[in-house]
Amino acid sequence: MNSPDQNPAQHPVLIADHLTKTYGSTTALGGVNLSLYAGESVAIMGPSGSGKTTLMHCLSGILTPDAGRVHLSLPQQQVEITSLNEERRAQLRREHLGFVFQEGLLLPELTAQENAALPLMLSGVPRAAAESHAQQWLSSLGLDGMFDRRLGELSGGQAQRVAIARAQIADPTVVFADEPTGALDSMTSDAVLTALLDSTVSRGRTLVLVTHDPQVAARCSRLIRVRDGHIVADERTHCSSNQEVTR
Ligand SMILES: Nc1ncnc2c1ncn2[C@@H]1O[C@H](COP(=O)(O)OP(=O)(O)OP(=O)(O)O)[C@@H](O)[C@H]1O
Repeated sequence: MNSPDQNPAQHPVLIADHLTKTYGSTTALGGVNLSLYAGESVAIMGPSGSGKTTLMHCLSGILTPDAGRVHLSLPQQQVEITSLNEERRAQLRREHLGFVFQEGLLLPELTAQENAALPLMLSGVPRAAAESHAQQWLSSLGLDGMFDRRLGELSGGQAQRVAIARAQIADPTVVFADEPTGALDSMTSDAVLTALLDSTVSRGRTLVLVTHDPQVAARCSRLIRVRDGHIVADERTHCSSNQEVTR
């Protein structure tokens, strides 16, 4: 399958070439081709067990596919993620990719600012500089006054904003989110999604999110439907300036 029409001057940020992944007799991914572009928000939807998470994990280097390649275009370098060993993939994820999961996965013993600063500190940035940067992100996400709170002292929506700050702090090229609003009520979900979109696509970055929620998908610029390990639809939504799909 080809990608939807895109400005020909724009190069893809992430290219998946014939990704295949099987578990025993289960084909989780059956040869997926996909190109993602800067400034896109891409919702991946599909029935339970259709391969959404496997696709996202292969795109982000969490999982290695059995066959196929994933190519990431960074500002200063081109990387074939699938050719890297586990250590290099972990480094790549830390430095160039962001992750937001349904439950945030904050470390409960750390404060909001320590959680948000963690990726920079793991990459060797001194603590004071990392925490100062974390404070800027937390402020921009509406968390002034909450820098020293721990997970138990934050609401679900606030905790997800800390998770967004942590995902964004290293200025990743692509942010991956797995049901980022799945545990939130609809108003909080809407606000967190706005924060996620503002902090990614509004800055020319790419957001890829797995969701079961049509309202969440409707706010993304592109909707990819997966079934039985294959992409069965790939379309621009009304949130996109482009409308169509070419396959
Ligand atoms: N570690 C694993 N071992 C065995 N089978 C697996 C494993 N991970 C995924 N699968 C299988 O691969 C298929 C795709 O799984 P995946 O988690 O990607 O689906 P999904 O669309 O994300 O599902 P859900 O919406 O329920 O999270 C499913 O049939 C699943 O049972």
